[in-house]
Amino acid sequence: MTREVPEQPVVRVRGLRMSYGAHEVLTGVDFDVHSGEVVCLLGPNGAGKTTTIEVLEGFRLPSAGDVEVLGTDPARAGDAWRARVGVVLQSWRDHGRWTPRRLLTQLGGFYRPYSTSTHPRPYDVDWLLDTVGLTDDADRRIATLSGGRRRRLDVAVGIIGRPELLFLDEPTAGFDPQARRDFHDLVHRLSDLEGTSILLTTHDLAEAERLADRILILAGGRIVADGSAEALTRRVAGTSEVRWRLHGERFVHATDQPTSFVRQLFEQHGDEVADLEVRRASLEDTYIAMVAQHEAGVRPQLEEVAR
Ligand SMILES: Nc1ncnc2c1ncn2[C@@H]1O[C@H](COP(=O)(O)OP(=O)(O)OP(=O)(O)O)[C@@H](O)[C@H]1O
Repeated sequence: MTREVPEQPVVRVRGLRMSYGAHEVLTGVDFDVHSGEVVCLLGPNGAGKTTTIEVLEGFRLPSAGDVEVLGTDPARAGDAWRARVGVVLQSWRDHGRWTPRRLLTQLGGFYRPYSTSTHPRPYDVDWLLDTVGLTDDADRRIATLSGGRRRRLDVAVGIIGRPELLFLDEPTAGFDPQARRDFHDLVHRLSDLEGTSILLTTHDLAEAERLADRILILAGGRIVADGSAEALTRRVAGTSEVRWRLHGERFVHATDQPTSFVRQLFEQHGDEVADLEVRRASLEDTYIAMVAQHEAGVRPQLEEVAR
């Protein structure tokens, strides 16, 4: 029997610490991102999400700890490594007189030397403009684009080189609902069809729930939860709420086993059960509970909330 060799994670972080002067922001961060995963990093304002991402991008030197991204220490990585990593920064402010088509064509040229037969780079500019929904604005000056359209361009700039690993820091801030939905489709497309590994930060918990294979919650300088949205929700908020109506009267019952409870309910009352509703605790309930637990000084057991 052959034993599967576990694949190297695309991101490996151990004991990451970061201080700005006397202010200790990260006090020992540990996590992995595996190939093809979409991982969401959540945490309150000032928790250190951007700091963590900037360390992984090689833009910031950590105070201590071991960090490997695509098998390399980002602080020592060269252009060949950078060509494999996509970064969506806060907002593209330069080149206001250029058009999206010209900018993407120019930036794409940087990646061409790193193209291989198995991984051609960059993406075709017309395909990318269409994919991020900028075809109609392709030849307008960037300075005249609306904020949301500019953000779409930021995303295009981040992925033009067909990255194996993509970092997105609050990518949908300022998006209208349609742009947000289009962006979610794009993330699924990159992950499912292109195999791109993605690490993103967001304050939108519905977005995290929708996109993430795995969620990390950063609070008090550490990762306090690591698991799928479902696993985190089950562990922290525990119960589901079952509501139904019987002979005109309303009932509510909290249970850890909604499926067997509902089965019993039907065994007992059959079709007389009306308006049945099962509500699981949401990721938002979980997130707020976990951050509150942390702030109250209760450290959750990480191994218990893992997938
Ligand atoms: N260059 C810097 N010099 C000093 N302090 C900094 C610097 N950059 C960030 N900080 C501080 O580090 C802490 C973490 O900041 P960071 O931007 O990483 O948090 P965040 O989790 O991304 O926050 P938000 O959700 O508000 O974007 C904050 O208290 C911030 O003020």
